[in-house]
Amino acid sequence: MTSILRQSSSTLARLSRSSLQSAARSSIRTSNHTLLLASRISARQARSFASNPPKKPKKDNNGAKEDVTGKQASELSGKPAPGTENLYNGKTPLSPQENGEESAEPPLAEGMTRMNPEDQKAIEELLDTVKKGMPKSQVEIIEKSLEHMKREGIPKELRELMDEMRGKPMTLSQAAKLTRLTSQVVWKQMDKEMKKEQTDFESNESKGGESGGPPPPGGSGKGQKQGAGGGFKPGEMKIDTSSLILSAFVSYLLYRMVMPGETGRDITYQEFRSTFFDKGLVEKLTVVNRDRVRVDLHREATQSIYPDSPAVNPNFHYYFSIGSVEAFERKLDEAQKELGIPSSERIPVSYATDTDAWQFFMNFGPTILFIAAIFYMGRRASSGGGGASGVFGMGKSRAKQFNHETDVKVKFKDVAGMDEAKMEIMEFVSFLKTPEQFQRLGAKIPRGAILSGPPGTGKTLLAKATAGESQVPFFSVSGSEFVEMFVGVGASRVRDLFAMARKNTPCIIFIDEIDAIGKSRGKAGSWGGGNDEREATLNQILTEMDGFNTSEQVVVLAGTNRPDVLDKALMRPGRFDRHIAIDRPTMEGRKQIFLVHLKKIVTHEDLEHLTGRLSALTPGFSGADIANCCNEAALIAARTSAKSVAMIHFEQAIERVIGGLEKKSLVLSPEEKKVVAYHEAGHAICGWFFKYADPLLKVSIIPRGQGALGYAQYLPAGDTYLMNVNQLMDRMAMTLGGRVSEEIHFETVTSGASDDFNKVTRMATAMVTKWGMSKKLGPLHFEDDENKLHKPFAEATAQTIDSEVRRIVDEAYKQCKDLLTEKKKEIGLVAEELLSKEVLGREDMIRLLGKRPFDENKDFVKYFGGGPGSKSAPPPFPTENTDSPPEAPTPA
Ligand SMILES: Nc1ncnc2c1ncn2[C@@H]1O[C@H](COP(=O)(O)OP(=O)(O)OP(=O)(O)O)[C@@H](O)[C@H]1O
Repeated sequence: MTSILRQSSSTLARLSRSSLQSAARSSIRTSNHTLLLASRISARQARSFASNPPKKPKKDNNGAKEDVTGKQASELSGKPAPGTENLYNGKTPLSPQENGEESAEPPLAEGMTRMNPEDQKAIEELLDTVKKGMPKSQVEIIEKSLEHMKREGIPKELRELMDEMRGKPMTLSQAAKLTRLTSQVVWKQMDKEMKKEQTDFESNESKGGESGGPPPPGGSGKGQKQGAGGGFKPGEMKIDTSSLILSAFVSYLLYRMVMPGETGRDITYQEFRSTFFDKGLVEKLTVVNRDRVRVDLHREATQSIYPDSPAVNPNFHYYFSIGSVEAFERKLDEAQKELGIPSSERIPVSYATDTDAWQFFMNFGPTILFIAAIFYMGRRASSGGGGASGVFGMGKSRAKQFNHETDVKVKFKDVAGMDEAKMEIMEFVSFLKTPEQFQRLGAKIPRGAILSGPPGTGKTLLAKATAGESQVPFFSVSGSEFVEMFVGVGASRVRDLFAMARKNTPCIIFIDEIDAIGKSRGKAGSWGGGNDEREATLNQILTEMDGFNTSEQVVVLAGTNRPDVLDKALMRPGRFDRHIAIDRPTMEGRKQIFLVHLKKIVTHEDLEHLTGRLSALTPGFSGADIANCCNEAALIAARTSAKSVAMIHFEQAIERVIGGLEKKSLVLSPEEKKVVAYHEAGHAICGWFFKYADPLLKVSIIPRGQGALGYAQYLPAGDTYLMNVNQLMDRMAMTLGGRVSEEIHFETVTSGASDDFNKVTRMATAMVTKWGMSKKLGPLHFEDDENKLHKPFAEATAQTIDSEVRRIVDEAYKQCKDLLTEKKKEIGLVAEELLSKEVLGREDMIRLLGKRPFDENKDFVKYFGGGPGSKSAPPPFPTENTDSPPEAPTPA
C-alpha cells in the first residue's frame, strides 16, 4: 500500500479511476457498497498525497529496498524534475515478515501483503475528510473495510501491478486486472463476514436452545445480533447513484489535483529532427496505432540541454504524426544515414496499439456522463411513489394527496347553502364509511359524481368536505394537469393516479375542471381534427372507472363549469353515476355562507341583521365572491385602523368587488362631468318612477373599474327567476334613461350610452327569439349558435325578428322619453346635487323626490327601509358594474 502513496501522481489518479470503474461495474452485478469503498480509499490516498506529499522515506526505515523500477528511475534521474522530488522515489516496503521483524499481527493469508503504519495513517486522515460528507451507514462500512485491510492486507499481485504501472499510462488490460483484484478483495471480505455472521447466528441459536429461556425481545437471535450492530452487514451494502456520482466527482477532483499539467505534446517531424534527433537525444521510438510516433528521450541528456523542458518528466512524451509507417521508416533510415549512425547503433523502433484507458475515457466520457445523468435524473424524478413513470417522471400523476388525518379539515358544516347537493353526496360518505350496509342488500356502489356549476360555487369545497366527513385520503388534481405535449402522458398519469388511489383505499379522487379532458369526442373533432392525446386520456379514465371492482372503495368526484360539453360516455351509469348541479346560492344560501365566513372576522354588528342585509345586497354572488367580500372588508377595516369590521366596510367591499376600484385620479372636464351627472340622473329618475324597475340604492359620478364614468346601483326585488313583459319593458326603459336625459338636456348626445344599447338590444332580441313575447313571431325559439354559419330560420323570419326587436326598443324608448320629459325638473335637481356631492344615496333621493310611489320589497324594507343599517352607504347591485341597470335573467 505504501507504493500506492508513493506512486507518481498520474498513476494515483488512474488508480482511483480504475477503482471507481471497478465499483461501477460491480454495482451492476452485486449492488455492493464495499466495491465503492475501494474507489473511496484510493481516492483518499491520492487526496492526502496531493495535499500533503509524503516525506521521502528514510532509507531502510522499514527495511525497504528499491525495486527494479525505482532503481531505473534513480539511475536515470540525476536531479528529479522540479516539484516531483518526493513523487518518484520508487520505494516499495517489505512486509514486517519479509523484514525479519517480529510481529504481533496475525499471519497474513497467502498472497497478501500488509499495509505499513505510514499507509494506515495516511488513509485514516483521508477517510476523516471524506467521512464528513457521507451518510453514517457508509462511513461505518468504510471503517470496517479499513479494519479489514489492516488485518488482512492487500494482495501482492495488486501491489506488483501498481509498481508496474508507475510512470506509465495505464492500459486497458491493466485497468481490467486492477478491477479484478479490487473486486477480489471485496468479495473475500464479504464472504468472510457473512460466514462469521452465520457462525455467530448458529452459536447464538444453539445457546438460546440450551438455556430454554424465552426469545429475546425484538425477534430472533439473528435480528438481535444485527441489531447489536457488531457485525459487518452485507445487506446494507447497496451502491446508490449518488454515491457513485460522489465518487466520480472526488476522483475527478483528485485527477485535476494530482495530474501533472501535461503528459504529452504534439510536435512536427521537423521539430523532432532539429530539436531531439539531430542532437542525439532520442532513446527509442514507438509507432502507436500506425499513425503517431512516441518519442522516448534520454532524460539525463535532455535535461542537461533543456533543463526547463517538461520532457525531463519520465511520464512525459513527445508525439508526431506520420502519413504511413513505410514512409516514416524510409525517412528515419535516410536521416540516420545522413547523421552517419552505424546500423548497430540505430534507434530502436517498436510498434504498439495503444488503447489508453484515459484516452478511452476521454472519448466516451461525455457520452457515459450524459447517460448517467439521464439515468440519475430519471431515477430521482420517479422516486417517491409507486406506479408507472416515463422519462423524468412525466407519466406520473400530479395529483396532490391530502391526508385525511391532517390535511382535510373541511366538514359539511363549512359548506353552507347547498343542502340538496350535500344530501346527494352524503350517500358517498355513508358508502365510504359503511360499505357493508350497501353490499349486503346487493346494491352497487356508486362510482362517482359530477359536480357542475358556475365558478366559485363550492364544488371543490364540497368534494373536500366529503373526504373530511368520511375520513379518507383525498387526491385532488385538475383536468388540465393531464394534458401534456406528448401523446400518452395524460393516459399514463391517469393510470398512475388510479394506481395510487387503489393503494390508499378507501379514498376520494377529485378531478377539477374535468372538461379539459372530458369534452365530447365527436364535438372536439369537428373543428380542426381530433385531439388524440385528450381522447387517449379520456379513454383511460373511462377504462379505469370501468376497472374498479365493486368492492374497491374509490369514489371519483369531478368538477366542471361546463357539464354540457362533457362526453356522454363519462356520464353513463357505472361511471359518473350522479350529476349534482350546484347553482349560485339563493338569498338564504348567501346568508349561511356569510355566516361561515364571518366566523373568522372580528365584527360587533348584529349578525342576523348584517348577514340579511349583505345577502340582500349580493344576489348572483358565488360562495367565492362572498368569501372574497368578507376578506376585502377586513382589509378595508384594517387599512382605516378600525377596531372591528363594520357594515360600512362590508358595503365598500361589495362595491369594490362589483364595480372595481374608484378611479379618483381620473379627472373629467366640467362639461363631461355635467353630461355624466345628467346621464346618471336619467337612470335614477326612471328607477324611481317606473313601477317594475329596481329601486335605486346609490348613484355616483366617480369613475370606477374599467371605463365606467358614472355608476348607478339598484337593489333587485330579491332573487328573480322569472320576469314578465312589464318588468322587462320598465327595465329597458330605465336602461335607456341615460341617453334620453342627454337628449333632453343637451344639444347633442355622447357615446356614453353604448353599453346601455347593447343591453337593451339583447333583452329585446331574447324577448322575440327565445321567450315568445312577440305576437308576430309567436311561441318559437330560435337557436343562437355562433358556430353555425347559417341562421336556423328563413330570411323573411330574420326580417320579422329585426322589425319586432326594433318595435320593442322603440316602445321602451317612448316610455322613457315620456317619463323623463315629464320629470325634467327632477332630473335637474338630482343632477345638480350629484355634481356637488358626487354620490347620492337613497336618503338623498327621498329628500329630493319624495318617497317612491310604489310598495317596496319585503327584504328591502327590512334591511334598507330604516334603522341603523340603512344609514350607511348603500351598496351596488352586484351584477352591475356600469352605469346602466342589469340585464334580465333567463327565465327558468
Ligand atoms: N357553499 C360555500 N360555503 C362556504 N364557502 C364557500 C362555499 N362555496 C364557495 N365557498 C368559498 O369559495 C372558495 C372557492 O370555492 P371552490 O374552490 O370550492 O369553488 P369551485 O366551485 O370549485 O370553483 P371552480 O369551478 O372555479 O373550480 C372556497 O374555498 C370557499 O372559501
